[in-house]
Amino acid sequence: MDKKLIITQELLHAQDVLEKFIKDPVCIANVEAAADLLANSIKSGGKAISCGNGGSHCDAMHFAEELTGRFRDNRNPLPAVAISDPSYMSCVGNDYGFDYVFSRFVEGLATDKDVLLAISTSGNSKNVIHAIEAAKKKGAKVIALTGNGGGKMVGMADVEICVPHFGYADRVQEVHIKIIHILILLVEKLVA
Ligand SMILES: O=C(CO)[C@@H](O)[C@H](O)[C@H](O)[C@H](O)COP(=O)(O)O
Ligand SMILES: [Zn+2]
Repeated sequence: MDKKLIITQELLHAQDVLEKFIKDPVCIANVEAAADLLANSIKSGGKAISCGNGGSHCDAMHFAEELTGRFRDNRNPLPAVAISDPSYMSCVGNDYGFDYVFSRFVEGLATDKDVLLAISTSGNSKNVIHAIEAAKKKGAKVIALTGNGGGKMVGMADVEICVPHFGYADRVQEVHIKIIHILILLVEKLVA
């Protein structure tokens, strides 16, 4: 096994996907629209709710943590919560099914001032799709962060940010985390 070759190929492929995103004006405009949606929600007394599975669950937590906690500089905490409490997730997963672990939380906590950040690299995770449906029912706005063409989530969200890559989830997630950091940076500036 040529480890150096694998390392270089992986980095070059990641760079390629990122470059595709940077060069697509629709992708850039959608990030801008998502930042506006989040900032307007927070300015009107709303909050961000984030969710996703696996690596995207970590991304959802990362997003909420840096809004409520700290990103680059000191500032007031911003209202955000990731759907991730293990006791709650195990209860809803056990009693109602894993397809409803995010939607039930949205039904319970979302208001029409809120924004749901729904993260799915495939766009096909049923629990994320149900969360979007629940958010729309509550009158909340939805930002979908996807890849692989957006999957079944196409057309469901107010703003869709779709990483132009068809393939493994990790490559999509590598761009997602960059978008998440940029959203936090823009929201900080917009609500200041
Ligand atoms: O992080 C990774 C792969 O990079 C995995 O844990 C991945 O997130 C999981 O397979 C998820 O269940 C995939 O769900 P989704 O992104 O398609 O909604
Ligand atoms: Zn971070």
